[in-house]
Amino acid sequence: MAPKRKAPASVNYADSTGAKSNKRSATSTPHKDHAIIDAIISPVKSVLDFNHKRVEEEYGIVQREFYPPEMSNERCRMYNDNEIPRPIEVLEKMIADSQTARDSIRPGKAIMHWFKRDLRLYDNRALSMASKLAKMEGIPLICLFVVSPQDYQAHLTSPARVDFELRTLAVMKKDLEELDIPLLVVTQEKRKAIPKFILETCEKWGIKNIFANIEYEVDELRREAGMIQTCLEKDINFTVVHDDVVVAPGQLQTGTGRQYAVYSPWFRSWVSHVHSHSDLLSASEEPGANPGNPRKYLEDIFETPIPLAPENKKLSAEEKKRFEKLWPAGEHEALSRLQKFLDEKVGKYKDNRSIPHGSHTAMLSVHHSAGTLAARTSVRMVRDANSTQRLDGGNPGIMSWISEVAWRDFYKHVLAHWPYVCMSKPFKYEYTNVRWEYNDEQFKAWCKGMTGFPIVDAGMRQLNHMGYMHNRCRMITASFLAKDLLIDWRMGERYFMEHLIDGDFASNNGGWGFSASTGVDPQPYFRIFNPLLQSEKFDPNGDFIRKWVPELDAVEGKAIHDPYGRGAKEIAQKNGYPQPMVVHKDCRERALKRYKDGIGRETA
Ligand SMILES: Cc1cc2nc3c(=O)[nH]c(=O)nc-3n(C[C@H](O)[C@H](O)[C@H](O)COP(=O)(O)OP(=O)(O)OC[C@H]3O[C@@H](n4cnc5c(N)ncnc54)[C@H](O)[C@@H]3O)c2cc1C
Repeated sequence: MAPKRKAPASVNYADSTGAKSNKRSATSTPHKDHAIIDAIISPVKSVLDFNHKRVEEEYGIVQREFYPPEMSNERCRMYNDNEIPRPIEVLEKMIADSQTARDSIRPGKAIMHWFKRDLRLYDNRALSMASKLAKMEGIPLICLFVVSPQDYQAHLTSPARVDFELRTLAVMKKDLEELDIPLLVVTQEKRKAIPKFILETCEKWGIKNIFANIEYEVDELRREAGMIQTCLEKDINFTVVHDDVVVAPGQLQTGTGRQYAVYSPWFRSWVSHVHSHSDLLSASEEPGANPGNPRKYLEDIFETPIPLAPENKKLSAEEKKRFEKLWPAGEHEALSRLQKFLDEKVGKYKDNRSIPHGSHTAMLSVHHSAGTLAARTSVRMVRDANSTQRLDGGNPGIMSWISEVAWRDFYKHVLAHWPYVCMSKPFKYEYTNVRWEYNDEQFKAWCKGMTGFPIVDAGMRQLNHMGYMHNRCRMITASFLAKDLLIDWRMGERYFMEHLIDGDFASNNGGWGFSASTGVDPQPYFRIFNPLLQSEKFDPNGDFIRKWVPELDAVEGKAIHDPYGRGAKEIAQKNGYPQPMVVHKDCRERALKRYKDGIGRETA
C-alpha cells in the first residue's frame, strides 16, 4: 500500500584471464585540477596522519595501528565460540530483564522520541509508539536529536552526510511543528555526554518515557543497554525497538542453528521469514497532532534553531550548494524518488543495475542510511508493485531490487553476530595476517583517481565529487586497492566512510569484505577483478569514464579503457592523465601469493 504521506511536490584460487600488460608508470604529469582535487580529498590526510604509527609484528610485518584498535584474534574466537555475549545479546537480555520494572513506570508530563538514524515521521516504529502513548495519556510528545562532533568523528561521518542530516532535520522540524510537536536539536561535543544530557532533559520536562530505534554498531548497542539501566534507576522507561532492518538480527538461522555467513541461503530464509510474518512489512502509524498544550508548555523548544555543522564537518559554500542540488534532503524527497524509480526504472533494474553510466538504480542509499526512508517501506512498496504481491516470483527487476535492499539487512545481521568487524577486524579474523602494503603515494593516487586505470579513476572521482559511487565501481575500486595495490583494505574502508554521503558502517564494511575478500565473501572462490575487463564489460562505450575523466574525452573507441596500451598515449599524456601505476597481471600473482600465505597463518 502506498504511504499516506505524499511527497509534496575454504578458498579456491581462481581468476578471470590476466590483463593486457600495461607499462609501469614511475611518474605522472600533474593534473591541471590537482589543487581542486587536493581540496576535495583533504580528509585523506587525516587517515594518513592517524595511522602514522607503525608496529613490527611477529613476522616482521609492518602494520599500522587502526582506530578503533584491532581486537585480538583470541577475543574474536571467544565471540565465535559463544564464550562472551555479543553486545546485541546483552541489549536484548537487558530489554527482557527490565521489562516488568519498566512497565510499572507511570508516564510523566511528556514523552520523548530520540531521533538517531531514523530521520522521518512516516513508518517509524519507535516514533509511532511514542506518539501513541502521548495520545493515550493526553500529554505532549517532544522529539530530540543530538549533534555530537565527537560521535561524527568516531563514526567517520562525512561532512556531506552531516550536511544532509542537518538539512533533513530542518524539514522535519517544520513537519513536526505542523503537528505541534517540538523538535529539539542540540550539540553535545562529547559522545559520552549524550546519555547524561538526555537524563537532564527528561528531568527538566518531567519525561518518564523515552523511545528510540536500535542502531547495530557495538558502541551504540552498549550505550543503549547501559541507558536502560541508568534510566530505570531514575524511574524512567527507556524503550528501544528494531526498525532499521526488515528482519531483526538473530531471527534467521541455518538448519544447524548457526548464523548464515553466505548470502544466497540467507536471502531465501529472509524471504520466507518475511512471508510468514506479514506484520514485518506493515507501516507504522504516523504521529498525529500533539496532545496537551505543547505550545504553551514547550515554547523554548519550538524556538531553538537547527545548529550549524560542527567545525570538524563543515563544507565549503561551493560544496554545500553542490550537495544540496545532488541530494535534496528529507523523507518527502525519499518517497518521491522511490515512487519515480518504481514507476520508471525498476522493470529494467535487473538488466541495467551494473551499468555505472546513466541512472539505472534507485539512488536511495543515502535515504536508507540516514533513515529518511525505512528499508521496510521500500520493500513493501516494491512488493505491492509486483504482479505476485510477493517478494518472490513476478517481475525480475522487482525481485532483483528486493534482493539488493536485503543485502542491507544481511550486513546488519553480520555486524550484530560478528561484532568485532567494528574493531578493525575482518569477519574472517584469520585474514588479519595478510601482509599489506602501506605505500602512501599509491594510496593517494587511488584516492584522487589518478591510478592510470580509467574505470578505477572514474569511480574515485565520482565519489570525490558526489559523495556517492555506483556499486559496480565500489567493487572495482575496492578490489583494486586491496588486491592490485595490496594496500590495507581498512584504509580504503575509512576513505569511503569519510567521503560517502550514504556511508553506513555495516554496508561499507561488508562491501569491502566482499570486494577485498577480507570478510563476507559469498563467493566460494577468491576473486581478483581485472579492471580492464570490468571496464569493457560494464562501461563498453566508455561513457562513464569520459564523464569523470575529462582528460580522456577525446580518446576514441576501445582505447578509452587503456589509453596507453591502445594507441591513445599522446592524448592521455598531453592532458596529464597518468600511465597505469602497476601491471595488473603481476599484481594478481602477488595478491594470490600474499593472500594464500596470510590466510594460512593463524595467530592468537
Ligand atoms: C566497497 C563497498 C562499499 C559500500 N558502502 C556502502 C555504504 O557505505 N552505504 C550503503 O548504503 N551502501 C554501500 N554499498 C552498497 C551499494 O554500493 C550502495 O548501497 C548502492 O550503490 C546505492 O545505490 P542505489 O541506492 O542506487 O542502490 P540500488 O541498486 O537501487 O539498491 C537499492 C538499495 O539497496 C541497498 N543496497 C544495494 N546494494 C547494496 C549492497 N551491496 N550492500 C548493502 N546495501 C545495498 C541500498 O540501501 C540501496 O539504496 C557499498 C558497496 C561496496 C562494494
